[in-house]
Parts: sequence; structure tokens; C-alpha cells
Amino acid sequence: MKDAILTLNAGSSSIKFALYELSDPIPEQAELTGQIDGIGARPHIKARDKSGQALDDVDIPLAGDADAQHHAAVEFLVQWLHGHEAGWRIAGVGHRVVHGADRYSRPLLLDDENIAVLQGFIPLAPLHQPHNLDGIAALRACLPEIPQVACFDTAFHTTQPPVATRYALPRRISDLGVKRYGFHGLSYEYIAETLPQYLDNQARGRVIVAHLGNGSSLCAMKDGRSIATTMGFTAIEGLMMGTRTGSIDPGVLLYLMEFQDMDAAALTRLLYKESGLLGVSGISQDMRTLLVSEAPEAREAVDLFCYRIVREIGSLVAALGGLDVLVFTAGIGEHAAPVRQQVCSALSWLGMELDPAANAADARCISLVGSATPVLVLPTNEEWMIARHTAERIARPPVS
Ligand SMILES: Nc1ncnc2c1ncn2[C@@H]1O[C@H](COP(=O)(O)OP(=O)(O)O)[C@@H](O)[C@H]1O
Ligand SMILES: CC(=O)OP(=O)(O)O
Ligand SMILES: [Mg+2]
Repeated sequence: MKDAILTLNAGSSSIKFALYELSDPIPEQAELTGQIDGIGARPHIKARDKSGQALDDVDIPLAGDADAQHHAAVEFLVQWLHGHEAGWRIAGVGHRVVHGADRYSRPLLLDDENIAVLQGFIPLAPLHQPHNLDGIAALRACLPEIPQVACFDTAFHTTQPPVATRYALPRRISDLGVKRYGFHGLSYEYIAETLPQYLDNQARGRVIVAHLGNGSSLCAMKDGRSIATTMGFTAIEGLMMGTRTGSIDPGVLLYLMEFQDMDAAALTRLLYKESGLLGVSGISQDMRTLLVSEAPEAREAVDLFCYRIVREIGSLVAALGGLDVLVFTAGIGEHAAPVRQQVCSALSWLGMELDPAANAADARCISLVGSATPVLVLPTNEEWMIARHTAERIARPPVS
């Protein structure tokens, strides 16, 4: 039997998982990968082995609302893994955990005490942290002797300067930890590490990475380190997303509370689950559905999604003092050519010129050779980052 690292990445609408051979270094290609997506709508499991052969590709009946389905999906996955891990001994489990706040900036070997601290961060990430902790609880229950490691989305952004993380609030509020943290850090870390393979000099320069998935954000990097990002205290701030508003005038919330009788629970639902592409289109949160829809509301939702990206890229270009490379990643960034085309054509003033054929083919470099600013599409690999951090963490004794 060979040793393996199991990774779990619970996003807002999906749970991604992978099994990696535990060797030094951990190979980028996993032995087994898969995901349960469509949680809250039509849950579906898809998994394949190293050779690309499908292990499963079916809808799975999960009852209840999105939260109940998320919980049921973790339980389903634990059972599913039991039936598919033959030949492997799981030596460690790595979990993506969205919020580490100021407390954790490195991968963390989990125990009862620090799990309780992570539970305290649920109000900071209500759409993610509970699912992350569900996964941890389920895996600890079925593999109680196996070390489990939390890898934080917030960690990559701890290099941001104070001016990028402070809100213009009184110090007594900032001192409570109300500041801009930023998320999708495992994805940005992977891109920062991978980019020099494609563009050596520019990769060390001023880079903007657009992580466009169900949750979406941008990260401005200098020399491969985060200097600013669009998400803030929570994963609502910044871009429009699948079901989240992105940045919104806080006056709207005051109005809704005072004059439309909405309480904190109703606002949480509105901001996290009923807005974004879903709210504006009234059709779907799924970019694939909107791109093929004839409905004007679908077009309006996609236009607003692109417009917000363009506006926020402008802001990050200002923070960077210019731009050397733009990278698209995550579900929409990697696959939605019309979105990339719309964003880049609005940014042509930055010297960006797309190659339409390369863009349509989701090629790695989608800009023309003469484009002053190269534009790349790089598939992210949060799972591999989690596996590597986990292997490294369990190989050395814990530090507090
Ligand atoms: N071929 C495609 N064309 C357009 N959008 C796509 C395609 N494949 C996936 N997407 C979009 O990617 C988004 C999900 O991205 P993903 O990074 O998997 O999200 P998350 O990890 O936040 O659950 C969905 O909006 C989905 O419609
Ligand atoms: C932080 C966040 O928005 O994550 P996801 O994109 O997985 O929903
Ligand atoms: Mg994701």
C-alpha cells in the first residue's frame, strides 16, 4: 500500500477532492480527482482517475436546502471515498479553510482547540467556513488517527501593506479585527508559482490575477506577492459573483434595514445567496446557462459582471502603478471566452490585444504576439497547493 494525501476544497457551491501520492515532491498530477458540484441546485458527482478514466458521473439525490445539501454531500463523499481508495493508505488530510483571520497565516495541524477557534470565524465567512468545518468534522470522525491540516485562503494576502487592508473606521472598530483580509489565496499562490514558467520577466513585475468562479476576486501582485485584492473582511466585497453582490453602497443596507424591515438574517441571505448573476438575471448563477440564454436579463447580468471586473482592474492597475500581465483563472476565467473577450476589449487602452482563435480555444496565452500587455489563461490548482502544504506540515512537528 502506498501513502497518500487526501485534499478537500469546499467552495460555496461545490466540494472538490483529490488524492495525491505522498512522495517528495508531491506530483502535480493527482491519482484521483473529483467534485460534487451543483450543491443547492442539482448535486452531481464527477470523478476520474489519473489516466482520465471516469470513476463516476451521476446526479446524486441530496435532500434539503443548500446548507443541508452541503452537509449531506460531505457524508456522501466520505462513503464514496471508502469505496475508491483501495491500494492507498491516507497519511494526511488537507482542508481548504477560507478564513484564518489574523490568527493563522500558515498551514495548521488541526486539534480540538484550534478547531474551536476556527468555529469562531464562521460569522466572517458564513457561506464557506461552516462547510469547511463540516468536512473537517466528517473526516476526523472517519479517520481519527490521521493528521488533518487547514490551509487558509487568507494566508497569501498577509503580505498586503497596511494601507491596503485598513478600512476608514475608528480605531476601536479596526482593533476588533475589522480589516480587509482577502481570499482565494491558495489559487493565487499556485498562479504566482506557475507564472514564471510562461513569462519569466513579467511574472516578477506587476500582475493582476482574475480568479473568476462562483466566488470571484482579483489579486494585484508584485514580485509574486499580494499587494492588494478585491475581497475584504468577508468574501462579499469586490466583484459581482454567482450569488453575491460584491461591493455595494452600505447606505443600501441601512435603507433596507430601516425602511424595508430586513434584519441581519435577511440581509445575509440577500448579500450572499440571492444576488449577483442569479439576482440580476433571475435565471441562474451559472455562467454557462447565462451565456447561452436569449433573455435580456441574462445579457444584463453578464454585462454587469464584466463591467465590475473592468472597473476593479482599473483600481488595481492604479495600486500597482501599471500592469505587465493579466491572468484569468477558475471556472469562468478558464472557460468563458466571451467574458474574457468583453473584459479585455474594454481594457484595450492598457495595450491588450486578444487573439480571438486562442481565446476561443482557452489557450494558455490568449493575447497577440505584439500585445503590450500579455493575457494568459492558467488553470488553477488549489488541490495541489493543499496537498503540498499538508505533506510539509505533517512532516514537521507543530509550532504554535
Ligand atoms: N465551459 C464553461 N463556460 C462558462 N462558464 C463555465 C464553464 N465551466 C464552468 N463555468 C463556470 O464556472 C463557475 C464555477 O467556477 P468554480 O471555480 O468551479 O467555482 P467554485 O470553486 O467557487 O465553486 C460557474 O459559474 C460555471 O458556470
Ligand atoms: C472565498 C470564495 O469566494 O470561495 P469560492 O470561490 O470557492 O466560493
Ligand atoms: Mg473555488
